[in-house]
Amino acid sequence: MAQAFHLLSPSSLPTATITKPSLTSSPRLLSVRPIRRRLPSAISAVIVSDNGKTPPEAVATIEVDAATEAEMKENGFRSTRRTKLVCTIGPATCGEEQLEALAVGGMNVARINMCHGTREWHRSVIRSVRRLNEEKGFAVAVMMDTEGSEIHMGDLGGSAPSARAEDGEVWTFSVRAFNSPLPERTITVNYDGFAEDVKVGDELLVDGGMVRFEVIEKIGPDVKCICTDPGLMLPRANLTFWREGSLVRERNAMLPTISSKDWLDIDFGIAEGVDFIAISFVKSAEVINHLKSYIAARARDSDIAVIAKIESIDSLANLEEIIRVSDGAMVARGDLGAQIPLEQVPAAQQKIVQLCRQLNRPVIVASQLLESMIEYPTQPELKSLTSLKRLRIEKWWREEKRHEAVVLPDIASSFSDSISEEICNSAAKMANNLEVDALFVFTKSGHMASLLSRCRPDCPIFAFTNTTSVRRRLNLQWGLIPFRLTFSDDMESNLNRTFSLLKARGMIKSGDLIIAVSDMLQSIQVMNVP
Ligand SMILES: Nc1ncnc2c1ncn2[C@@H]1O[C@H](COP(=O)(O)OP(=O)(O)O)[C@@H](O)[C@H]1O
Ligand SMILES: C=C(OP(=O)(O)O)C(=O)O
Ligand SMILES: [K+]
Ligand SMILES: [Mg+2]
Repeated sequence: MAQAFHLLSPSSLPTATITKPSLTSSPRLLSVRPIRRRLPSAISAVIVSDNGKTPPEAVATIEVDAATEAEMKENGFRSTRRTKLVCTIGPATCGEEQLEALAVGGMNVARINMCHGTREWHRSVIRSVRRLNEEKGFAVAVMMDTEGSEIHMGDLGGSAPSARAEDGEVWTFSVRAFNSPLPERTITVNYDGFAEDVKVGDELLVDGGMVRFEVIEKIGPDVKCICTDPGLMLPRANLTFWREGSLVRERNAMLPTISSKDWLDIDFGIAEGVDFIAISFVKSAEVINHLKSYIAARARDSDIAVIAKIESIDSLANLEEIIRVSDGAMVARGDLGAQIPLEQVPAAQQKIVQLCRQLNRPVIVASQLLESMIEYPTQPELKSLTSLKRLRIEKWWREEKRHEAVVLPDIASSFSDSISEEICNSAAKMANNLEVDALFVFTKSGHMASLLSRCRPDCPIFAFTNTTSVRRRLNLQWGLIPFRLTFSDDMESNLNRTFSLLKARGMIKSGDLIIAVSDMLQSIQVMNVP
């Protein structure tokens, strides 16, 4: 049974997408932004420690993700994918070979979902991804996604990957702890208050309505339900209950966003040096602020980005303030579609994506991307990745010159930030008008790179940064091709060195027209590669 990946896409304009694992043993897909292609012979990467200190031999080199490099050479960089791809790793994709196949196929970020599996299993996935990066020259970032404390089913017992409920069958939803395998037609529920909160007559929705039940009887910790709409139930599927057509929000609405188990997982993520932590069922900006100060106090040397998952009614109510304090957002359509009517999800997605773009935050569209792949017979993950990689919408979007249609508000909070913002807006506009081959940005923090990405220019953005951690974080942003390179404050020499390194790698050629900006000089330069 496949798990999913998650992928993000740029056009109507997420930054990335996620694929989800399917029912067989592979992962799901979420999608993020652009795409990568075939791996050339493995490029020996210079290893830079995570604290950003560069070993002396790295000074003369430039590092770029091996799959991105291959794609640029194959397609030319104008056609390189802009939307990044986030893949959720599961049992079918955690092996070294499968992870490598995903990296070659374009995975920009590997996501682990703490809803499933053990910490040991997740640790081994993180380490395999890091090893792959070091040994094979990829730059795949790692995202840890918390479980959160909403109501969900337990595992299905034994090795059963899924269970099918048929019309008219009676199933027991229980808060008791059973030994595996479970009694027939029994589902465990993670939230102790469940049996007290539901009422006879309530409608119980699995995974936002993939399967529906009606509550017919309560016997202590057991809730008997009759199936009214048959379908497949996945382990740990989300459960909501509805009364007279409205979502019931009982005491479960008071559960903390970050549970005590989530805090342990967060400690684990910090210790393993993940690049992103995605927080499930965010309700307010406060919880994001709290987590960010927690991370700052415990992970001084690293800079873990916090992604707010928008998947509840509360998060929609506080959307703008949540996005303002987060480093990015995810439209988690699986759970969101269980909390608001399905037909409202596209409009919510559009609003979240636009707000993120305006506020300059990367945004991921997750779940229900290629749902049929869940039951696809062989290698659903790679087939999903291949389909998502094509992202025809990007080509259409460029042909239609959609980039010209969007008005971006000023977001800078200081005069110096305003200068950076104006430079990036102008450089992106010039790049479109002059039809340049690429934008170059030299950026230590990644901020100028993100401001260019926000403009969604017509050409790719080569983002040069001097630390591996910033480079990995830029992986989530639309249109950015992150390079790690040691550079100085002298733009003239940075450019000359970059040109010769990229020419030697066959990634640019004499005569290519580029626009370069940097946060050191606050200038815009237009030039042909010598
Ligand atoms: N670490 C894991 N171990 C086992 N199964 C997993 C794991 N991660 C994901 N899966 C499987 O992939 C499916 C999709 O993953 P995901 O979209 O992240 O989660 P969910 O369906 O819980 O929202 C899950 O329902 C589960 O069956
Ligand atoms: C991405 C989602 O979250 P999770 O997979 O953790 O349920 C979702 O609900 O769509
Ligand atoms: K999760
Ligand atoms: Mg969810």
